[in-house]
Amino acid sequence: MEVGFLGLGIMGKAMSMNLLKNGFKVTVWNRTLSKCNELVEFGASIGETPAQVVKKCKLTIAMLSDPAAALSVVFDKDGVLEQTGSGKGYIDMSTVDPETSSKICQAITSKGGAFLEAPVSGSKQPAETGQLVILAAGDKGLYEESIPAFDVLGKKSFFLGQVGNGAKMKLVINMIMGSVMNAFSEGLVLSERSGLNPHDLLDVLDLGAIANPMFKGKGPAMLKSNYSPAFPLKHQQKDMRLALALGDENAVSMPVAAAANESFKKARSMGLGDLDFSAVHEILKMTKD
Ligand SMILES: NC(=O)C1=CN([C@@H]2O[C@H](COP(=O)(O)OP(=O)(O)OC[C@H]3O[C@@H](n4cnc5c(N)ncnc54)[C@H](OP(=O)(O)O)[C@@H]3O)[C@@H](O)[C@H]2O)C=CC1
Ligand SMILES: O=CCCC(=O)O
Repeated sequence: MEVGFLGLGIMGKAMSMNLLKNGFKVTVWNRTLSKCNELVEFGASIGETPAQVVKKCKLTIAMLSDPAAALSVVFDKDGVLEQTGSGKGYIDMSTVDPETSSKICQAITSKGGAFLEAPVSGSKQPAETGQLVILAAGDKGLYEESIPAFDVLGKKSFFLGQVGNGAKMKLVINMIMGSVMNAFSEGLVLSERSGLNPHDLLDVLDLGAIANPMFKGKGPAMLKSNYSPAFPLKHQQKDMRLALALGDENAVSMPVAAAANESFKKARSMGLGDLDFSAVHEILKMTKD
């Protein structure tokens, strides 16, 4: 099966590599074209523009930073829209808001193409090992056709109905994750400042009701101020912002998420946006009596 892949950042690189290793023919494009070279060494072809990739491939996947990037790749000159049409499927796996997804869906389907949004839960390592959780919504036929690719990329796929539901599910999950990261960081600071060994806190947490892979995976690195990016903080803050907008639209009060968003914004303003989202710990460590 020939698949196009647009966007070779942390996630897109790992996902397209996985498709190649599992026997898919992959044609890649990235805004910074030089990032395609590593994939070429593993057998990928390069498309010079998103339009060229769509022209060549029946199925094209995108994994882009944010709503602006997702829209630009579809609507700008040499974009997806120029070559989409009957028999072409487009799957946007980026984390965006439901409005962005709907706008893209409307444009693609009005030209006869099929559209699926399919954001993912899981980060760099699950992307490398094909253990993502895929949150798809939109064209059911395209979903079914894409299952061989989803089976390589993820450990489980959900079909959530109409376009927008995948985006909403992803934003709710990341809103919870960002809030929990802030509470976790506060706990680490509180344990240390009150005279406990924070490593003991990690051991105790890991045995109790709130044990989870995020505390276990990121806790030891946070205690060493190691924030090598798996999920960049700027993207987590984008997701908090989009989730808070969803809360506004639905009149849901979210004071915890709003406070967490403030910490992520502060971290971004201090230049920590390209580090892992756990770098919000640096902000919470700064709080004094
Ligand atoms: N990292 C993670 O753990 C996870 C991330 N996500 C989501 O997946 C998406 C990608 O994340 P990730 O790979 O970490 O992000 P990166 O920042 O590593 O990569 C972003 C990608 O988007 C491209 N891009 C940015 N702006 C534009 C633009 N205007 N036009 C075209 N391309 C653009 C970048 O191109 P260039 O190389 O030229 O800058 C790059 O390929 C995001 O929506 C994120 O929220 C979802 C689950 C987990
Ligand atoms: O959107 C990013 C999710 C990161 C994760 O699930 O660990």
